[in-house]
Amino acid sequence: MKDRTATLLGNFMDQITPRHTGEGEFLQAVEEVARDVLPIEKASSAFTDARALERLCEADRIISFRITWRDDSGAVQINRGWRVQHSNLLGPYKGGLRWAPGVTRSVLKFLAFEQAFKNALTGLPLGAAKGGADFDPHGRSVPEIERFAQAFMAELAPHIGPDRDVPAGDIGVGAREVGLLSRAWVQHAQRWGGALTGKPLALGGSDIRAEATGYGVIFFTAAMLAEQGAELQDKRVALSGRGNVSAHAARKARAMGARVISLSGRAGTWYAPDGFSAEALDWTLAAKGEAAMAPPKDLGVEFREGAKPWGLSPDIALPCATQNELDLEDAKALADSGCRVLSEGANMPLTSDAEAHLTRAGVIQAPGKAANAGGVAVSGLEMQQNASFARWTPARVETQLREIMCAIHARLKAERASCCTAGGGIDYRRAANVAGYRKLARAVVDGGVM
Ligand SMILES: NC(=O)C1=CN([C@@H]2O[C@H](COP(=O)(O)OP(=O)(O)OC[C@H]3O[C@@H](n4cnc5c(N)ncnc54)[C@H](OP(=O)(O)O)[C@@H]3O)[C@@H](O)[C@H]2O)C=CC1
Ligand SMILES: O=C(O)CCC(=O)C(=O)O
Repeated sequence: MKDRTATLLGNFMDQITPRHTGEGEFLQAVEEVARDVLPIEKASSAFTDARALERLCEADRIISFRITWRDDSGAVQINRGWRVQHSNLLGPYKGGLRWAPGVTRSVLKFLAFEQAFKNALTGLPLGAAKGGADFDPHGRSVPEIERFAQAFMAELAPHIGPDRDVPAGDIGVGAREVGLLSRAWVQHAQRWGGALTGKPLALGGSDIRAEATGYGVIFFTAAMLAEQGAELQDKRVALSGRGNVSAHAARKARAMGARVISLSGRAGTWYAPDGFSAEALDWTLAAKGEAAMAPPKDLGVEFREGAKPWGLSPDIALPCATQNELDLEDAKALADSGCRVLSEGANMPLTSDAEAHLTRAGVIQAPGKAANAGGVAVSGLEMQQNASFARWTPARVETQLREIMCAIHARLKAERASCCTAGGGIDYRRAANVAGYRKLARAVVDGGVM
């Protein structure tokens, strides 16, 4: 059976790879899904006949554009931007925008592909997209960010809209940037509309959207622990990243009684051996530049330059920074130190060999498709609020977020019969791929050939 799956996968990847030459991140994401879902496709004549997986591997369209703007010195700057409109089978194209120097077509293609499965798992009517630019906002002034946002939206605006394609934020694009982009779209379209989510509250955003991805990661992790008869209380939790997802995951983990022992950034890791206090967390999240590397002694935090957090013997690991941040060496360190639960706040944070090692070592892993779906889920709730000109209370949105994360856990648990680990637990990674695929493939078949 294993040999047959390996042959199916080999043949499938031989067919797919030449169409995406040099797009390593995209092929990595496709291979991880294909490995789990090809046997399901082959067992269904409807899915096989429709060539469902192959169709799900090809974006509906990719829009690419040049962004030209002036920096504060008056010099002309040129960047490249993209919007990968992956699939609108389940609803309008939906997914974030990333501004970072490493953004390429391949990165955005992998993120849009993952988004299709994630959005399917939320149970909301959301299609999938991702976009961004190779623009580094670090060190840029507010007027520069504003000019860049307006130039970016001048190109993107004709392709988006509330029932067409609804972008949001991602790395380098927070509520402030979404606010600028949103106003630029309104000016272009000459109507209000809610064409982006993650907006500042004053511009029609939803309460709890900023917190949603991080909170959702913790709600999902708590559901995984409950499945094992355990809870978050007193667990040592290592997080990577120091941005939106990490900040709110750290705060919610603390509120639920866990000890958060690390945050990180490109410069290194902030380690709190006894757990961050509320004050230490606020300081670490707010500190900037050189000052951030020298925490005040009484905070109980040390800064480790150039280090990653995975060797700190956590009970639970939450990679919340970026793709492929956790490699084989990190995986060995985590497994050897006794960590048995990992939940992905970032999209595809594990290299393929790190994932294989952790699976062999019996570490239960929640993939980003499931664990970090809280952000896009609350974006879906923001779309509902905008469409009905309503504003829901924070308590209502948080309750719905919690229910959606528990429903995703239940959907994966329902796949347990065919998606279980060597130890008999739920194989969350496989279950997310299989459950997402079933929903998308059904839609491919029902929509006919077009
Ligand atoms: N925002 C959202 O709603 C959602 C985000 N995600 C995913 O979560 C992850 C984090 O996003 P978000 O918190 O919004 O982004 P932010 O820009 O707010 O924060 C990103 C964090 O990751 C770190 N980071 C970025 N690139 C690298 C790198 N190459 N190596 C090491 N660290 C890096 C940054 O370090 P530094 O502090 O040094 O800049 C920063 O701390 C991404 O994978 C994103 O796709 C998933 C679902 C929804
Ligand atoms: O809220 C959204 O639309 C997108 C969130 C996102 O980019 C993600 O889930 O990776």
